[in-house]
Amino acid sequence: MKLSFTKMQGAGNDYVYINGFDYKLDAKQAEQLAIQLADRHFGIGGDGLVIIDPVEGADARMRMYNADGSEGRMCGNAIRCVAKYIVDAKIAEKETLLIDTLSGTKTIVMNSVTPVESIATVDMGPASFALPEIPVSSNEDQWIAHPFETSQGTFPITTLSMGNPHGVLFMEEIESLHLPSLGPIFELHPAFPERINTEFVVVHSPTEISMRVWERGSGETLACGTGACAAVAAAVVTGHCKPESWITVHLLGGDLDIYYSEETIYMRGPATTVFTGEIEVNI
Ligand SMILES: N[C@H](CCC[C@H](N)C(=O)O)C(=O)O
Repeated sequence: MKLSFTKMQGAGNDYVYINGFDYKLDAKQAEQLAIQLADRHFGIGGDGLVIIDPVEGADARMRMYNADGSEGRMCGNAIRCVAKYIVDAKIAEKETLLIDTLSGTKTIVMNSVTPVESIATVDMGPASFALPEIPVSSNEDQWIAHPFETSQGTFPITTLSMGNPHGVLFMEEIESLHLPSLGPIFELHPAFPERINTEFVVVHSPTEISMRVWERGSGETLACGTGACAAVAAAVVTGHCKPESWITVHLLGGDLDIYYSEETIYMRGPATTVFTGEIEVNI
C-alpha cells in the first residue's frame, strides 16, 4: 500500500509521523513499519515511528515506536510534534491541546505556531523515583546517586520514571564518551527488566546543564524530551539544580527548557516539520 507520511523533529529527535485518522494500523503493523521506515539507509530515516490516532476524550492519541520496533510509553519531543501536526492539519484548532499517551493524557500549550517551526510547552506530570514504577529490580526504595556496578566500573546513578524509565549519570565531561559501547551496558543490564534510557549529564550552573542520551530501542539520539526532564529532576534531587525555576538543557540537536516542581514538570521546546512524502510499504 501507499502510505503518506510527515517527517518531523524536535531538537533533532526525528520520527516518521503517520496520520492514524487516515490509516488504521495495528500494533504488529506499527512495529514492522517502525523498523522499515526508521532505517536511515533503506527507509525514510528517523529515531522511530509515531502514529497519531483519533481517541475519545482528547484531541488525539500518540503511539510511539522506537527504531527497533519496540513501543515506548511516552516521548517528550514527539508529543510537541503531534501537537503541531494536529494544529497544522486542523484536527484541533486551539491553543491548549490534550494528547493521550500510554502514560496518561498530557496537556500541551502552543506558545507559537508557524508552518515550519512551532514552540510548545507540555505538562509532563511528576517524576517518580519509586523503583517498582521504573522498574528497577532491587529491594531498595530509590536509587539517588546509587553506586551502580557495571563491567565498565561503578557509576552513581539516579533512576526515575517520566512515564518511561530513565537512569541519569552526572559526569565531568561528555564529549569524549563513546555511547555505542557505554549505552548498552545500562540499557541491557538485568537490573532494568524493561531496559532503560540513559542520560549522561554535565552541570554548568544551577540553571544550565548539557546532556547526551542513549535511548532504549533507538541508540544515541540528538535529544530526548523525557530524558531532559529526567536529567533536571535528578539534578534537583541531588542538589545540583534549583527546583521551581526554568533550567536550560543543551542537547546535541538543540535546547529544551525544563521547569521542575514536585507536583509536575514542564517542558518547553520546538517542533519542526522537515518534509512530507509517500512511500510504498508491504504490510
Ligand atoms: N525521545 C523520546 C523518548 C523515547 C523513549 C523511548 N526510547 C522509550 O522509552 O522506549 C523523548 O523525547 O522523550
